[in-house]
Amino acid sequence: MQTVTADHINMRYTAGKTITEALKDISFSVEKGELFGIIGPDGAGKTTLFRILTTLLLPDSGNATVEGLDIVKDFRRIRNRVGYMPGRFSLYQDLTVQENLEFFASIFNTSVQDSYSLIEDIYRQLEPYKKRKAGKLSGGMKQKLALCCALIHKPAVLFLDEPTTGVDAVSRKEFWEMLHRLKKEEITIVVSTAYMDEASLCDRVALMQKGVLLRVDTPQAIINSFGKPLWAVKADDMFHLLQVIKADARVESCFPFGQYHHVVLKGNENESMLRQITGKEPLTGIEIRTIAPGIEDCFIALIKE
Ligand SMILES: Nc1ncnc2c1ncn2[C@@H]1O[C@H](COP(=O)(O)OP(=O)(O)OP(=O)(O)O)[C@@H](O)[C@H]1O
Repeated sequence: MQTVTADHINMRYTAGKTITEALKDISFSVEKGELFGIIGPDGAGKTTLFRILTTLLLPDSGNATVEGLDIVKDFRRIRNRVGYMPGRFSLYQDLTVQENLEFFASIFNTSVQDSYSLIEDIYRQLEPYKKRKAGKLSGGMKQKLALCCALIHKPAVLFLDEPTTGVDAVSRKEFWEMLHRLKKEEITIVVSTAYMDEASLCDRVALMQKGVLLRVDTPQAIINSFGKPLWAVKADDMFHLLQVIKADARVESCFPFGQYHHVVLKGNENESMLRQITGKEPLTGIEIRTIAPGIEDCFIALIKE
């Protein structure tokens, strides 16, 4: 069963003479119980899409449904069935952990006790700080509290807009573990992120860039469709290496990735060609090896397409 559907959604913002097409003809669907990732860099349109799906913003054109309900006609019913954790910190900084939870519970005419079984795992980590003001919590703890607040009315669908942005690596890992536990409770989760490495933690992902949906599929299917050899290349002078590779007409793409540059060549060019290209200049410490592509490599390839 499809829990979220977006059908040819368009949205543009006008600010003075500047028009930004935030969403261009976006269509996709999310199955019940799926952990669905919307992956894209800043400005991709993720927040705009979330605001439309949670009925906070009307699209210029197109339709969308959540739990079979129309985002325009049935907006009130949708609001009771979804939990939304916006990108920017949404809690009341001057209220304590406990007060924030009680406040959000009261909005939905429920109580913390009513949803305790759902939030128990997360709440136990927050409990030692329950009298602390939300504004004085660490980034990871703030995210956990915001997640608890978004879950307080036992929503069927959870929309999480960049929940792990700015959160340390350990808290990020813990956050994803929490999402996998919630998935077992049959909550459909739509989560956005700019971290490409988080794609593999989702059942399916939608890759987005500048308002365009590039691809929707499982992370593995996206990786499997890469279809070209990929090389990791290194030299003592990485900036010079980047310039040399990028300047060559036989190179399809080259971008810095950690301690290496990832390189794709045009047509059927092979490694000896890459050695020729990097040997054109007096570069030292050259290392070239074939590697398996990741989601980021696929993302770059899709943008090039
Ligand atoms: N109220 C607004 N007025 C004008 N332009 C806007 C407005 N809100 C968003 N935009 C523009 O629309 C585009 C999509 O923004 P959106 O916030 O949806 O993207 P995002 O993927 O969530 O990125 P970010 O993480 O930077 O918020 C961006 O170019 C942004 O500058």
